[in-house]
Amino acid sequence: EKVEITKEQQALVKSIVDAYNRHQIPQDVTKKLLQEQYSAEENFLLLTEMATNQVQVLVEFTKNIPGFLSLDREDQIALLKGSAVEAMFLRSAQVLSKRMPNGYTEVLKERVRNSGMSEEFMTPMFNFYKSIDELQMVQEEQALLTAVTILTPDRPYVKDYQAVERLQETMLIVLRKLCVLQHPQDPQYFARLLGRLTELRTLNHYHAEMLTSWRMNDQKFTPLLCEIWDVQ
Ligand SMILES: CC(C)c1onc(-c2c(Cl)cccc2Cl)c1COc1ccc2cc(-c3cccc(C(=O)O)c3)sc2c1
Repeated sequence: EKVEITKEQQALVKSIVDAYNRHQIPQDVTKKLLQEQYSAEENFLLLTEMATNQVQVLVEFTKNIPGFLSLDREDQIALLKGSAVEAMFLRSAQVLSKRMPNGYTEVLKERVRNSGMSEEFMTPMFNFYKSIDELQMVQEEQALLTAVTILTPDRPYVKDYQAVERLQETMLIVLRKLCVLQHPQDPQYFARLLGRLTELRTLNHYHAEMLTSWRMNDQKFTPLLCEIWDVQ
C-alpha cells in the first residue's frame, strides 16, 4: 500500500532528529579518547566520563521528545533509569559503526576491550555492535529508535503504562513508515530494527552483572551513574 508520512508525523521526526543532533557529548570531552594514554585504569576512567556525559545528553534529548514532559514526573525518571544503558548501547554503536568516519571507532573499541570488563560480556556486546552496523541506519531511524527505547512502557516502577505506550506507539508508526520508505528493497527492515530492541534487553542484563564485577575490583563510578544505575 502507498505509505505516506503526514505533516504532523514529519514535524515529529524533525523535532526528534533536531534534538538528537543538538545534544551530543562536547568535542573537548570526546577528543580525550584520542589523546589519553592506554591503560585499563585510564580506559575505565575515560569510559566513565563518556557515560556520565552521555547520560546528561540523554536527559536533554528525552526532554525534547514530544509528550515526554507531560508524563507523570516519577514515570519520567523511571523511563530514563530503565532505558539509559540501552540508549547508551545505541549511541556507542553508532560511534563504533565503521560507516561514520569519526576517528573514534578504533580507539573506542580498543578502550572498551581493555577497561577491566570481563570477556564474557565482550562477545554479546560486540555482536550487538556488528548487528547494528549491518543495519546501516540513517539518522532519522537512529533518533527514532532511541526515542522508542526510552518510551518503553514496561520498565520497573512505571505507573501510567498506557500513557507511555501511547507515546511509544506514535513513534513506532512513524518509524515503520520511515523504514518502508527508506528501505523499499527490504520489507523486513522494520522487523529487524525491532529485533535489535530485543537484543538490547539482554545486554541490560549483562550490563548489570558487568557493574557488579567492576565494583568487586572497587572501580568508582560518578554520582550521576550511581544514581541512574542504583549502585553504591
Ligand atoms: C561507566 C563506564 C565504564 C561504562 O559502563 N558501561 C558502559 C557501557 C559500555 Cl562499555 C558499552 C555500552 C553501554 C554502556 Cl553504558 C560504559 C561506557 O559507556 C559509554 C556510553 C556512551 C558513550 C558514548 C561515547 C562516545 C564516544 C565518542 C563520540 C561520541 C559522540 O556522541 O560523538 C560518543 S563513548 C561511551 C561510553
